[in-house]
Amino acid sequence: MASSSAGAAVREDAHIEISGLTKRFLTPAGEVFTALEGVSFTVEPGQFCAVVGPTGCGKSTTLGMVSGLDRPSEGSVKVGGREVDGITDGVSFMFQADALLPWKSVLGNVLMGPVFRGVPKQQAQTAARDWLRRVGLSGFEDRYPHQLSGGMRKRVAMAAALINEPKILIMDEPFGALDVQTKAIMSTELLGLWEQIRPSVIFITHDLDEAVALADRVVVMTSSPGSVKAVFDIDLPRPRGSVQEIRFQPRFIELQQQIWETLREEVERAYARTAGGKA
Ligand SMILES: Nc1ncnc2c1ncn2[C@@H]1O[C@H](COP(=O)(O)OP(=O)(O)OP(=O)(O)O)[C@@H](O)[C@H]1O
Repeated sequence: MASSSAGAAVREDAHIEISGLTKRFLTPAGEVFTALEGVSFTVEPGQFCAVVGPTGCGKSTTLGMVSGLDRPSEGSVKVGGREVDGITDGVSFMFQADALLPWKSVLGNVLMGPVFRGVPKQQAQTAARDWLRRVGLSGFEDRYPHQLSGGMRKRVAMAAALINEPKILIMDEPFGALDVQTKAIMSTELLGLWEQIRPSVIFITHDLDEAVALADRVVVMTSSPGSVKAVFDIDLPRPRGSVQEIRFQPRFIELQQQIWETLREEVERAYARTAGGKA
């Protein structure tokens, strides 16, 4: 363990090293399609890393290999210095679609993780109630997912992910389906909770403002086949406070513009390709 500048201690085994990651798929027509080509970047223990890039550049494919759900064609992912060759231990996920079980109550959804890990039911229930309190959902324990708003469902998903105290948190556009205000509120809440647990985070988003506001490091990917175009360290101080307000800081605007200059070309190239123009 090492102490961090903001909140909880970070775990050295949460270091993520992605080197020369290449992924090829076989298309239905039997052709080889290269989705990723030599992707390399690192996420330091307890660091919040955002990945941005045009649609189809291989962001989700990269996450699949960090989690161990998929295998690289070439290259490697190492977590805590060990090569990932199965499902990575200590990883929690949040996706754009709610991964909540509709037939389980809010409490039931949140305590599932600890119960699967063998935590006695009583203890798991206490922890789940505590996490629901932390995400502002005390009093909603007996509701079912369909009885909640989109923002409330995200809070449940966040409690369900963080109750496991993961060393790595993988987030694939977790707030992509929310309205702008709810998204800003959820992002601020996520930062507060992340500071309490300090997992290493890989956060995929199409929203560059969101990436800069949340992250310590922003990785910009090229259009397909995806590779790393540039890596930006975000030197905005922590704790960041309100995600909505940070957007008015001169340094935020400067970083946002700098990264957009790099990203724009790739977005335009990907658009030209899908629109049938020349890349
Ligand atoms: N199992 C698969 N078989 C064939 N091609 C695949 C497979 N999975 C992904 N791809 C292709 O790999 C490319 C990268 O997909 P991926 O979903 O990783 O992109 P992305 O950057 O996450 O996209 P988006 O931003 O639109 O979510 C796409 O062209 C996709 O069609």
